Amino acid sequence: MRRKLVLASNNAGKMRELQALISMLGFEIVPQGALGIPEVEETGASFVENALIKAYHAARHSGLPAIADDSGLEVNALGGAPGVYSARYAGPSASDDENIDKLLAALDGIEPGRRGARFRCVMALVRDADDADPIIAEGCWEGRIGQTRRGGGGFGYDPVFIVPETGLSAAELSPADKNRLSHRGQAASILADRLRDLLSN
Ligand SMILES: O=c1nc[nH]c2c1ncn2[C@H]1C[C@H](O)[C@@H](COP(=O)(O)OP(=O)(O)OP(=O)(O)O)O1
Ligand SMILES: [Mg+2]
Repeated sequence: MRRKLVLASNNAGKMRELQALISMLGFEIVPQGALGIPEVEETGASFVENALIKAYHAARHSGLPAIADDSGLEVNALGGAPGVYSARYAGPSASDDENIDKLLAALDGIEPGRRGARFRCVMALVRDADDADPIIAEGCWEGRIGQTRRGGGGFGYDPVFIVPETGLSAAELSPADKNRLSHRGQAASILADRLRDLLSN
């Protein structure tokens, strides 16, 4: 029987990507919602803090190892906002659409050359609720914010995040291409390497 790993997220788009990315870890992946684990408040001031809060919360409630992802968008012209507040940019229960509307309004009139941005992702894996040595891995994806929405894939800010190498929005990439390039894909591959090292030593 494969060992279980709780996925400490309630974001369906993120979980779809993570399922594909961490399938190679060899765990049976259980979304925290399937165990009735309640959402925790993300009170941290950084991606690392919030990733750890979510992972420890899920491990405490399940008695199983847990993995969490805290991520967000940093926009140069906005001094790095919305950052850790990306999910709540347009309000406490804002939809992706409302967040994008607010972002496009905030950047109204700003020329293409000054619309640089990056997605950041921090993934944390804890073996149990008392794990004093969690595995933490980060990824960063540079791009820029487009003037309008493009594409129907992905989630969150993907329709307005333009990927430099392709000129496409992240929502126009295939799921495999996005995972190959993205902040989340980078973090997952670093985390997988760390885990392999630990298990072989
Ligand atoms: O690849 C991405 N493509 C588009 N948008 C993205 C991406 N990665 C993060 N984002 C945005 C979505 C959300 O506005 C925020 C994450 O917030 P974050 O708290 O980490 O996730 P969440 O609250 O949606 O789900 P949960 O905490 O249950 O995992 O950054
Ligand atoms: Mg969240």
